[in-house]
Formats: sequence, structure tokens, C-alpha cells
Amino acid sequence: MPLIQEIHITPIAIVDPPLLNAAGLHAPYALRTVVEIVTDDRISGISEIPGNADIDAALEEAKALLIGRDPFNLNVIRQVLAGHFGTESAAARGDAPWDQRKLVHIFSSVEVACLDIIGKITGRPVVDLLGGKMRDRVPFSAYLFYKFEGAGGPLGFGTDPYATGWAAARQAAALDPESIVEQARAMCKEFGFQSIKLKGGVFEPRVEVDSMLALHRAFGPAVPLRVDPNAIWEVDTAIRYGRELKGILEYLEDPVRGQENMARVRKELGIPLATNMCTTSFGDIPRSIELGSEDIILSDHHFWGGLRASMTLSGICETFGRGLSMHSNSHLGISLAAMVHLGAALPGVPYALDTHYPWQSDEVIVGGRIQFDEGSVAVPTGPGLGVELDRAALQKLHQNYLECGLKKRDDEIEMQKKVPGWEFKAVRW
Ligand SMILES: O=C([O-])[C@@H](O)[C@@H](O)[C@H](O)[C@@H](O)C(=O)[O-]
Ligand SMILES: [Mg+2]
Repeated sequence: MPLIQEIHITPIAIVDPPLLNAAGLHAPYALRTVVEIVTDDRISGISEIPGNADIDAALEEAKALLIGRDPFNLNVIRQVLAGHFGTESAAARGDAPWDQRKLVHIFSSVEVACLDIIGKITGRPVVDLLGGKMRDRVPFSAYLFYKFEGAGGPLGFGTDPYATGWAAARQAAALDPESIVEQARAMCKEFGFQSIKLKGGVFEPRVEVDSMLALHRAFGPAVPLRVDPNAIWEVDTAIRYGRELKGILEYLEDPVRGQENMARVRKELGIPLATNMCTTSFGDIPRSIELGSEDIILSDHHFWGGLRASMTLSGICETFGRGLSMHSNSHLGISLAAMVHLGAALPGVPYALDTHYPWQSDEVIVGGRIQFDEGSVAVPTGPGLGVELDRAALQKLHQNYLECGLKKRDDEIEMQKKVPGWEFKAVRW
């Protein structure tokens, strides 16, 4: 029986453009942590999670609980980690209840790396360990951002992996409806996406609704649209502007903060609401059902405690008539591969999944960037995740981490560097 012998935790910094959101501005680097677990018979499994020095320290602490354990026994591993880190309540997590949870992040990183090991031992792809493949290709959506001009990182994108207009469009500023339409055209041309999401919460709702109307005019009714103001609107604002968007949106994502407010907007508007901010853990489900706070839960295996937990969530969604899709943050190919295995195992994928991947240019896997074909990614067929760590790239990206000085994501501070005095407001309009 193979046992966990080594755990390597490597924080990395990847170039990220100056993207805008309700919390402020993306820093020139986004942080990720790559975890590698090695068994005593030298089988290695990998995973990638959002980077944060506190989570990295907790992962270091978890090592002692994990070394010597059977990577196949994920149930015991989770129980041991839960016993140590506890389950943090939403109340304890304050204003951002979806974030900063040690247990979900740590277990997700350990689970994905162990599934990679199990896949390599059994010779099966991770999707098979999740119950088997329902589709060969997983569809993703274009993910547009208002942004300042520039590419991020002091060296810019370096050798840009994208040859088409996307390389230029990714550098261009996008601060109004016209430039958002241009960004959408370039991104869809490069990746073949067939649905479009706009990250909102940046400008006053009038501008953002006009951007959605411009996208609708440019792409027509066949391309599903979504907008995500990251819960920065008042209930009345969401209802007023939501009415204008009725008929052109596939769903409206987190227009307002909290399950009660989401339920009020949903009842009033009658258009599907999606969330990755109000129902964000299993503990939130009973209240979500009671109130009817959303139609679609945007899962994320990094935030819901792994791939198998996301399968469990899918069953709950099916039982209670909720849709399920996927949320994303800035990420590389290890996370994308895990998302694709999960997306292939889900019983249905009625909505194209979110991914920030087009905004990144770095990669940490052998063979470079994962390819999209007509907006979809083919499910890797090799054993485990089907992607291998590029150790030279890992070292380079770790060096970026050491040099960039960032220890956690803070979009508010980044925005203040551009706009002195700018302050985050949980609800702005
Ligand atoms: O990267 C961003 O700016 C996004 O706003 C991200 O932080 C969100 O978590 C996410 O993409 C979302 O759908 O809310
Ligand atoms: Mg969202």
C-alpha cells in the first residue's frame, strides 16, 4: 500500500493584467500555490489552489497530519484535517464568507493531488474516479473585464502565447461599452467561446447595463450573456436595472449581497440568479432552499472542498431544483485540468463554465498552455489529471513570488496605487 511520504508546497506568482472589479484592481501578479504529494513508491500527484501566505502556513502545519497516510483514504484524511482546522462558520468569516477558509482550500489541494496519484496507480483519468465521463469536451464561457491598459508584471506578457488579435486586445484598456464589445470579439475569435460573462461592479450600473445591451446587439440572441456585479448593488438598483436586462441575460450573477436580498431580487425580477457569493458552503444550503435565494450555484472545487464535494453539491442541486455551474479566479493549467475532469463528470453542464485562463500567459505544466477548441477543452485522457508539472517553470514562477513581495490578494490596495483614496464598499450603488 503506497503511503504519503513528502508534500511540497510552492507559492508562485503569475502575470495578471490590470483587471477591474468591485473590490478594486488586480495586482500585476496573481498568487497561486502548487502542491505536490509524493508517495513512498515515488508516485507524485499535483494540485493548484489560490495563493495566500496564511493558507500556505496552514498547509505546512497539515503536513504532519498527512505524512504516512494512505492517499486512497480521502475520507479519513478529510476527517483528520477537519478535526485540526475545524469548520469555519459563515458568521466567523464576516464580509467575505466565501473566502479565507483553511479546511476547504487545504482539503481541496490534498484531494486533487491524491486523486492524481490514485489515477496514476490505477491507470485511469480523474474523471473516472468521479464516476465516469459524461462528455468528451467541457464548454467554457468568455470572461470579460473592464481593465486599464497593460499586461501586468514588470516584464509584461513576455512571449505572448496568443498570436491573433487577442494578444493586443488583452493589453488594451476596456473602460466603456464599445471597448468591452471589442474585447469580447477578440476573446471569442481566439478561443471560440459561445457564451459571454462580464465582470461588473466597476462602474455605475448604467454603464454596465449599456455594455450588456451593446454585447446583445453585437452578438445577437444566440449567444448567452451574464453579468456579475459582485453583490455591490442595492436591492432596488438590482431590480431597476435587472428589468432592463430581462430577456437578454442567461442569468444575473450576485447582483446583491446576502441570501435574503438575493431572494427578494429573484422574486421581483423573475430572471435566473446565480451565485458564488451568497450560498458558498454546504452549511448555507438549508437557508438557500428556505428563502429561494438563487437558481444556479457556481461551484468551485477550491472553495467547496474538492472535486468529490462538488459532485455531492451537484446531487443536492439536482434534488432541490438548482442548476450548477463553475466559478473561477486567475489560475493555471493544473486547476483548469481539475475543472475539466469535474465538468466532464457532472450529470449535466447546462451553462458554459467560467474561467480566467485567457487572461493568463504563464504555465506550470509540461507542453505549455491548454488549448480551447470552439470554447471547449478536451478532457485529458492520461492517468490522473493528465498533466505533468514543468519543474523549470515552477521554479521561475516561485522566483516571481519571492521577488514580487505579495503575500495575499488585496485588490483594494492595488486600486489605491492608481486612484489614491479609493475605498472598497461592500454595497456601492
Ligand atoms: O478576479 C476577479 O476580479 C473576480 O471578481 C473574482 O475574484 C471573482 O471571484 C469571480 O470571478 C466571481 O465570479 O465572482
Ligand atoms: Mg461571481
